[in-house]
Amino acid sequence: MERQGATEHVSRTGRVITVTLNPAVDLFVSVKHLEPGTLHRVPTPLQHAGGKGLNVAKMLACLSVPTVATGFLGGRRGDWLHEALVSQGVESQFVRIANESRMNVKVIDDAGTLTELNSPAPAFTDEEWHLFDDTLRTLCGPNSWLALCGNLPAGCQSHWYRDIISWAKQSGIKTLLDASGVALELGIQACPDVIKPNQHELEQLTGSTLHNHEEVMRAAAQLVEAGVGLVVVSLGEEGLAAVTSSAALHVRVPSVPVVSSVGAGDTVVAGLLYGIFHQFSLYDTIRFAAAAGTAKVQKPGNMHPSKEDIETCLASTDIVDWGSQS
Ligand SMILES: Nc1ncnc2c1ncn2[C@@H]1O[C@H](COP(=O)(O)OP(=O)(O)OP(=O)(O)O)[C@@H](O)[C@H]1O
Ligand SMILES: O=P(O)(O)OC[C@@]1(O)O[C@H](CO)[C@@H](O)[C@@H]1O
Repeated sequence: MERQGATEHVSRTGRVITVTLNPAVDLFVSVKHLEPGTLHRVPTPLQHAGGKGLNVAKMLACLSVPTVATGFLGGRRGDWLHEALVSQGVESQFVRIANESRMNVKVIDDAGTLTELNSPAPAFTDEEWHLFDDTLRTLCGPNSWLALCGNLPAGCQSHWYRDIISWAKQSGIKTLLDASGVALELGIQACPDVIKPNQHELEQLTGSTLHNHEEVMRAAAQLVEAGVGLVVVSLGEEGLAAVTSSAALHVRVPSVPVVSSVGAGDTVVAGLLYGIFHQFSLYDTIRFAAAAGTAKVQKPGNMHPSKEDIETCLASTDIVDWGSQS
């Protein structure tokens, strides 16, 4: 089969703008075994900058892709998140809000079981929202890629992703949407260039349980028919599936010890944008993205892998070609 680019007509010069409306200080706590109702004395927790778009931005900066991160930050935690991003080479252009950014607690036990305690978004005012909306539109130039990551917080209209994707299309800006539920459903109506649901999110979207890879491919193909350019479904240890109007591919990944899966999907998103930025073929883009996810799960907290870690995993990935699903 002829190899196509991951997406068409992308200039190498564009930068990536990641949107995270609800960033978080992620606190990782290790326990031998989590026993509700008892005292746990734990090793010093790890504290990492988190929130889906922040994780994407950190990985991209490590891969030397010019990246700007925007969204809302507030209070002391907001200051800390800004500093963490800057120190990792991300241009941080967040709108400051009066309320404190959240903290999410992740508990991982010795068996690798993850328990997540994620807080709601701090409230923001209409004025803060308008400032953000203006900032975002100013940051996006022609040929840039807009990565819309995570769910929409309370106070934000559920069709905002749809509206901003429509605006981006008219402005020559490419879009990647990584969300779930209604935000994803409505966002898809504006036909983003790329979406990256996991299997559960795809099942929610289609309203049906997907029992095997064939059903995943078919469900992804329906979204392509509805107007999405590239649908990448992350499948955990089973790698990922990627469907366009002319290709249906499954990337298989090696079996590895999982230290922390937090941010694995975000690392896949960063891997996709890396391939697109360098105008890799679709094959190479999705292989790199899958390898990035697999390299990530071997890192603690939501620490991203290095390019070398990804390249090590890349050597053990392979692709199964399902042929066109259309
Ligand atoms: N157990 C595993 N072994 C090897 N690779 C894995 C494993 N789990 C995840 N991965 C890699 O990470 C990628 C993303 O994982 P997953 O499908 O769990 O993402 P996700 O559900 O979107 O993650 P999250 O929302 O937690 O960030 C997979 O496509 C795969 O490449
Ligand atoms: O509460 P949300 O917005 O759904 O998810 C937030 C979050 O769990 O997602 C990232 C991993 O993808 C973490 O860094 C962060 O804490």
